[in-house]
Amino acid sequence: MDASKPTTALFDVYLRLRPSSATDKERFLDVEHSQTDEPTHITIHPPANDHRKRAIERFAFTRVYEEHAGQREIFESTGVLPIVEGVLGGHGREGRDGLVATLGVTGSGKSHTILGSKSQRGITQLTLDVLFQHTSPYLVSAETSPTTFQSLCSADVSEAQLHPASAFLDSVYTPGENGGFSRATTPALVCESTTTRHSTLYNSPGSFPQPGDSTSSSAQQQPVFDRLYPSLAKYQNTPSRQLPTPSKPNILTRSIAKLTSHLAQDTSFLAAPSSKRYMPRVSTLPQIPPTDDISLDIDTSAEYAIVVSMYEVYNDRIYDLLAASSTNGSKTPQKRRALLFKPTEQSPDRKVVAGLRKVICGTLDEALLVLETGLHERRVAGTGSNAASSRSHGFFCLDIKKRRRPATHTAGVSGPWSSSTLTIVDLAGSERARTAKTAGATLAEAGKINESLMYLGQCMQMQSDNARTSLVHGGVEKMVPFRQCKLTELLFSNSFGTSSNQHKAPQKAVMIVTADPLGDFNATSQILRNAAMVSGRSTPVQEELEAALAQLSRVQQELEVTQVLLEEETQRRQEAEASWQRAEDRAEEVEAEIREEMCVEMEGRLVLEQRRWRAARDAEMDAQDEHLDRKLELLTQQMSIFEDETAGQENEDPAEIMTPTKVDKKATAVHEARESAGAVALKYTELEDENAALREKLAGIEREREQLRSPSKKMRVLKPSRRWQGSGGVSLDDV
Ligand SMILES: Nc1ncnc2c1ncn2[C@@H]1O[C@H](COP(=O)(O)OP(=O)(O)OP(=O)(O)O)[C@@H](O)[C@H]1O
Repeated sequence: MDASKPTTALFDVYLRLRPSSATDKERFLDVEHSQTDEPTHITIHPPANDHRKRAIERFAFTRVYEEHAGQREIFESTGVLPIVEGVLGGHGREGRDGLVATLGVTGSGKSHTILGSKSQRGITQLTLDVLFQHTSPYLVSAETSPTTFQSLCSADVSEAQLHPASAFLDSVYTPGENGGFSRATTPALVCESTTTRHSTLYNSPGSFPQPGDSTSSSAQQQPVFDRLYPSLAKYQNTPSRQLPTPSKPNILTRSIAKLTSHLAQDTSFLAAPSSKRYMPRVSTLPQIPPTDDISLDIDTSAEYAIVVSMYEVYNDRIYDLLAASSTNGSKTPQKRRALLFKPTEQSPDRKVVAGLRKVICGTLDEALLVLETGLHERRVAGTGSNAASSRSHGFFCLDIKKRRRPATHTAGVSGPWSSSTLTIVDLAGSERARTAKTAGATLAEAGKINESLMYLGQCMQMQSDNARTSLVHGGVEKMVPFRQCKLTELLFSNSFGTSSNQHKAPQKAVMIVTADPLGDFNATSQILRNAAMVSGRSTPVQEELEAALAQLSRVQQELEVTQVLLEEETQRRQEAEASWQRAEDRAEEVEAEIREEMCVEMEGRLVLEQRRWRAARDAEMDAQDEHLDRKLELLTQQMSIFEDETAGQENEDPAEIMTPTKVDKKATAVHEARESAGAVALKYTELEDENAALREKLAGIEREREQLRSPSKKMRVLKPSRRWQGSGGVSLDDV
């Protein structure tokens, strides 16, 4: 298999159902239970009054957690721990990037899962706890070792500004005359600078104020962090070291704010941070569930540094949540500077959020304080769906820097730093304006949130399709359109291994989809549809769908073949029609030629017949004439004989002459001659009449022939001629 191509889904997708507060609504989601295994399938039923008549849908997930599932169960069994181990890297191996994210409709429990609540820790805090528990013996100290700090700075490829946690917290919470980088004053604090030992660290542009600056140089002041937490080991959970209770309710964190019901409706202070900032007390942060019994496999031959950074994607722009620029001492909040997600000089084949402020944390408490500080900056607002709804996609990043430890503390050289990042993402929830009852800027934010989640859904679908295509058919993968918005760019840009960064290909990510089974059916079903597909798991419904799709594709192929055959047939038919047309034309031509030839032949025969007829007529007339001539000659001879005899008698004996026998004979001969001459004359007259009739007929035939001169006319005339023949006229044959 080609390693440069992802062949399976990028995510393992888990579904977590939240206990619903709504009692008046109908439950639309059912979990399918199995006797042996954990539940993995759910079905959703459209509401009874669904006018769209949608079908019941069935979805599969890596695992489904029902309402009673606790934070620890989610943390332990969703695959977060293997991801953390992967980020740390095994013995002698570099770590690989990991991603844990939540996805769901607004108010479905994403932030609860990732960031916890007032009483319970979320995945982020639990991860930090486990991480520090296991790595603390192997952590380097950036506080005490400028060389280590410098090496960490130069190993970072993201053009980031690195700061030790104490310096960062001091700068954020130490009161400043003109504000500087301090966003809030911490009451009654006296400090002495301990940061002088890192003076060189503060000279870089955009770095925190140097000790001695007006913001932190008061002789009466002690850095807040040092005052509150005199030693890293002691500042944790010391009730006697609690800060004075601030005049405002201590609602400094977003997660705490969300569970503070009496302030739930008034969340405006979260969106526009107050100029006063109080450092949150670690002891007030939730401690449960514990993680002491969780073990992690780590490389004990290495030394580590844990670097925390946080940013949010708000209105499709990236903002640093640890950049202390909200107020800068003035009352009006400063405009925040958006950061770029791009390849850098030191990271040409991999995009990073450039210019982030990163904090090197040596302990869990430092990390928790940094987390709380960042969450304070994150945009939240009260909506109709959630009293403290995230208005941005929050990214909490843990860079695990790792290098080979020197053989002894005193001798040996440390190896170069390698770095891998665990990114924990709390996505903003999709929301419908009608349900969320948002307006103005909050509505516009919702538009951007929904848009980015729509693009995320598209990318997830495409990626899932690709995974299935390459797995099932080995087909060509489609390009996942992850450049459509910042969110998808951040989530997917580095997910696809290239030949140059193959060894650093990210681990399979964990996506926890949260849903309220009594919530908004439309929004939830859409999220489930996107997420279930990305899991790459196949449900029977999906199998049926795939079978149907395969069938469809077969039918389509057959259709294509049929279309090709049809086209060929059509072409053949057209050719045949053209050839038929040509044949018809040719037949017409041949017919015309034959008609012409026939006509010529007919004319010839007609002429011949005419000649024969004339010859016959002439012969008959000659014969008649001859016959008549002979008769006339005979008559003339008889007449002359008669006259000769009469003249002889006049000269002979009258008695002799006047014998009766002789007289009778002569009279009979004369009578016969006269009768014969009358018959010949009658016959002559009849022949004359017949001759005249024949001449008339001949004249008629000649007229007709004249009319038959043109072939086309001839044929038109020929057909009627048959009628003419039938009606008793003269036919050609007659002629
Ligand atoms: N599994 C759960 N158990 C107890 N409470 C929960 C659970 N899930 C959510 N809640 C509560 O429901 C409320 C809303 O949850 P949350 O803020 O986590 O929603 P969300 O999905 O992050 O919403 P948004 O997208 O608007 O930020 C909170 O008060 C939270 O504590």
